[in-house]
This record gives sequence, structure tokens and C-alpha cells, in this order.
Amino acid sequence: MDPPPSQAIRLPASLDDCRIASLPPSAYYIADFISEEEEQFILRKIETAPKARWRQLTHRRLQTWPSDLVKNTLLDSQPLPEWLEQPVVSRLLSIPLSEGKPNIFEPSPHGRPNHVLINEYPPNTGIMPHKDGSAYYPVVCTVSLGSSICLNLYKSKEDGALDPEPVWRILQEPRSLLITTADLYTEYLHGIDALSEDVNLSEQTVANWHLLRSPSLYQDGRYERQTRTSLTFRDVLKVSKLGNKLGGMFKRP
Ligand SMILES: O=C(O)CCC(=O)C(=O)O
Ligand SMILES: [Fe+2]
Repeated sequence: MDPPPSQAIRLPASLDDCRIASLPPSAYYIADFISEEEEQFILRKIETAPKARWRQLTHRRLQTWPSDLVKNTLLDSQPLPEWLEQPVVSRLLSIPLSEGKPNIFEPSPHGRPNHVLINEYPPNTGIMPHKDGSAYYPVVCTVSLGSSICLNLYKSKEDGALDPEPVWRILQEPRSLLITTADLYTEYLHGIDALSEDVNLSEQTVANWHLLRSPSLYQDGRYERQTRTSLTFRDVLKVSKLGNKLGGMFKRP
């Protein structure tokens, strides 16, 4: 299965050009981050991965690449497979934060994402509001495939309880990239409602409305979900070179 030829995707000159202005710093949304051919290619790779790659939760299933974390640590020093590096990681690293500035992963420990979580959401499936925790550098890059879906952002109340009404909603279209960082990583929770359709979609209720590829699709305020697959690219802070250590243990003195 060969990757599709690199398409003429026109990326923004910098992330500044696609910042979601109505959110606290900083979140970025690029509607056309990959082509339809690239979307299909990645979906095929996920589908044809060995069955043992899938972890089945009650409603959702997921894959982790190159492997699961153990105590917040990436034990496997293997690189990501080529189909996750190209085109997504290379494109992520090619966009400067502002013109003339480095990319968003430049200050991260490994200078690039080293881990990808793949989540599959059939209609009526979501993910409970949560924070991503301390295992990762606080930059989250999410590529969406197959369907649009709404991500909700929540604020915790003073007493730590969750305010059940989301403060913002971000609509993620298929082939889009969403990047969330900083306060959105540390102070807010994110989640997806388990719905068959997203409702009440409008310029007033969707934070990234002006950055959408096809706002006219949501003109009546509703979107009936198909299966949406997300790829979450992050830099795991702790990487243990277990393989090398084991190699060392078996060396002759
Ligand atoms: O699928 C998504 O967009 C969110 C996934 C997520 O929040 C997570 O796996 O931590
Ligand atoms: Fe998350």
C-alpha cells in the first residue's frame, strides 16, 4: 500500500493565521490539513493494523503508536511508523508559530511528537471531560478523519467540581488539525458528548466558526455524525531506552 503522492495542500504561512481568536491562548484550527487521499490512506492503515493493536473500551476503541505508556513513560524507543510521520508530523513541523519563528514543538523535549493515540468514535460515542495530565508536553495536535464532531471545553469550578455546561465548543471537520496548548491544556477540561448528532451549531456557539471549511453544511444548526477517528499527536516527556539498557545488561563485562 503506497502512500498517495503529496497533494497540493496549501498550509497557512504561520499558526498565527489560524488562531481561534475567541479562545484563551492558544488554540489553532486548520480545516484542510490533509487531502482526501491522505485521509483514506491513513484510515486504511488503521483498519489493517494487526487486531492486537486495538484496545476495546466499553463504547470506544483505540490504538497507541509506537506503544502504550507505562507509568507515564514511553518504554519503546522505536520511532513512529512512516504513515504517521508522513504527511502529518512533517507538515506540523513545517509551520512556524509566527513568520520567521520556529515550529510549535521546537521547545518540547524531543522537538517533535513521539506518540500517537488513535480513537474511534462511532455515532453515540464520546469521551468524558478530562485533562490530559503530566505525561505530555502541553501541546496537543488532533487530526480528525471521517466525520465532523464537536469538542467541548469545560472549566473546573473553584471547589474542583466540573461545571457541566461547556464554556466553548470547537467543531472539528474531517481532515482538519486542531492544536491546543497552554491554559487550554492545564486549566480546562475537554470532552465529547455521546450523541448521534451535534446540535445548536452556529457562529455564536462554535468558537472556530470562521475557520471552518464548510460552514454552510451546518447552516441548519445540526450535523449527523458518522464514525469519526481522531489521531492525537503529542510529545511524551519521559522516554526510557529500555531496549538499550537490556542490550547493556547482556553485554560481556
Ligand atoms: O478524540 C479527541 O479529539 C479527543 C481525544 C482525547 O481527548 C484523548 O484521548 O485524550
Ligand atoms: Fe484528552
